[in-house]
Amino acid sequence: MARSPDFREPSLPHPLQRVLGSLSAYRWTAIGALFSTLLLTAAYAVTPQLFRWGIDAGIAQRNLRVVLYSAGWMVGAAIARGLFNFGQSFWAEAASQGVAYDLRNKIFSKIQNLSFSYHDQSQTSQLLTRVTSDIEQIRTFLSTSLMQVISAIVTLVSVAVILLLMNWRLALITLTVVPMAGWLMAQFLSKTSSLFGQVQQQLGDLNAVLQENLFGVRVVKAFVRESTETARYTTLNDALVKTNMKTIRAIHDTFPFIFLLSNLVTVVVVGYGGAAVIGGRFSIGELVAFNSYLLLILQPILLIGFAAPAIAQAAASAERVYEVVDARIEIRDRPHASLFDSCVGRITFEHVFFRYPGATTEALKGVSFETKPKELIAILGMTGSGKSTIMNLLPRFYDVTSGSIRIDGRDVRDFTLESLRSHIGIVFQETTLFSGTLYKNIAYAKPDATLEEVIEVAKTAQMHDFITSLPDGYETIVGERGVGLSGGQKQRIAIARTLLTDYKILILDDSTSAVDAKTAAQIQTELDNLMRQKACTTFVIAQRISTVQNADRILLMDKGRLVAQGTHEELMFNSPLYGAILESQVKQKERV
Ligand SMILES: Nc1ncnc2c1ncn2[C@@H]1O[C@H](COP(=O)(O)OP(=O)(O)OP(=O)(O)O)[C@@H](O)[C@H]1O
Repeated sequence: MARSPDFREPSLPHPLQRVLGSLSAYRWTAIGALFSTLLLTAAYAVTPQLFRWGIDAGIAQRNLRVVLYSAGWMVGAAIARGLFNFGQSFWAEAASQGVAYDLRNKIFSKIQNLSFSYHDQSQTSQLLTRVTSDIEQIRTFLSTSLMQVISAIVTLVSVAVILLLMNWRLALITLTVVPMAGWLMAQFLSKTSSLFGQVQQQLGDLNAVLQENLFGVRVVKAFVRESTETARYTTLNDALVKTNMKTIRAIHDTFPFIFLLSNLVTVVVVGYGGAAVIGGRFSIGELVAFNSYLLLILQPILLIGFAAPAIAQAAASAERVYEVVDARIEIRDRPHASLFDSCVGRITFEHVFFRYPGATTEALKGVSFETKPKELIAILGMTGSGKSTIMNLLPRFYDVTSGSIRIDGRDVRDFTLESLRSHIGIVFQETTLFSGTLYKNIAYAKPDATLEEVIEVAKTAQMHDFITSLPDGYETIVGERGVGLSGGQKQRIAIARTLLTDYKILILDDSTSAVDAKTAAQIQTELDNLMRQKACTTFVIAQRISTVQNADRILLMDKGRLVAQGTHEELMFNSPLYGAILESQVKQKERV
């Protein structure tokens, strides 16, 4: 994912620290989990002492009562362990689910608010991986690894103290295993930590190919590229498995040594401790308890070992999640921004220059024009000449690089984004529909619209007859991205959707390009009246001469510059480029 539009304040704490901080919203649940962990550790630590008591004061003294008591207490300790184990995992899971829920919402609303420039430079699949897999890694860290580490540290410290109190010499020998195992773990982590970030990145890349193929399945089949695409996916899948195998290899390079250490220490305890028992300096019960503690002390080291990769993975994931959460929203309300609630129709572009983020050349070069109230402006030009770019700047999808855009004398950057965008009705060049009914798709920006209102705009968009011919009418479900509708039908739904909004300025970006000429002309006639009544200014980016001829004024774009403007007749007379474009279209029409 490109990183240029986003940045993280250097003063921000480490991402994992921030994840821990977000637990504060679930502090009582987290405290419940912590408390259960401490009690669980205590229940584990007390068991060897019960053994010692049962052997020394019970078996060795042939006192059956003590043996039975110690056995009874051991059962009690086992039940307590079960209960505290349940409490620990239940509460830890609940807190982690809460944090994941908050993070998912946070990242989703951030994605909604990020500027177009961020989305231009980021890969959708990487964003998807961050919202799903990365947040899941963080959740697993909180519910499992964090608890493992806390319980391991508490166990390690408490058992070390108990061992030192029982027999400090033997304890010191036993505890040498801790720094040695710790060193092995540190080696393991330094080898693998970068691999975990790599795994998540590769997962994102793999998702990218999957997503492209799902979206472009028709293109893939039409060009018979199935095997190439499969090979592309397999190559990335291989790379992911290779990186995963590297981490697994590192685990196998480390853990056998830790087990070897533990076995060596057991030998020492049995040898040295056995001699101490024979010498009368140590009881058998103490030796058995000591050996049990030895297992208890190795367990936390292994737990930390198992948790460490997950923690490294969660740290990498947290970094990736907070990268999006902290990404700068480039286009936002200025302080004291005012509401855009009325429009006379004087839109001014003054010496506007614009360069897309990351682009090497300017898409607009010193564009200046001013509209009059109620004007219908057509924007014409060769492909890539900057027509859509002009219209991207008015609702502030991007801000001008220099120059200014004003509506009735006020800079668009002085309006709140919400009021500005909700009063600019746009029909985009590419139509996006959502899975759901046709009614819901048309009423997307006005969910409380009545059926009559929806029907009215559908009629204007020449879609009503088609919709009523369907068995379920307006309740017909359209598939993902409008599957089941033709390109022209989708465009007409998009027009209807925009007409239902509370627009004051209307922008139609090549919005009837996929509609047949006859229907487009019908839409045009319907729209003409509407545009002049309801909108204070209308912009139509169009290729068809009919649309251009209807316009009050035509802006002619060429390579980012506004090269001519005027009515159809004026431009025919004045502009060789306009003449050339018209001529090519007439020829094209004749050929058709
Ligand atoms: N998101 C973007 N990032 C970088 N460059 C872009 C981006 N969008 C457009 N451009 C570039 O800006 C220039 C103007 O593009 P624009 O989409 O405004 O052209 P257009 O006149 O609307 O073209 P068309 O008729 O093909 O839709 C083109 O050179 C294009 O490559």
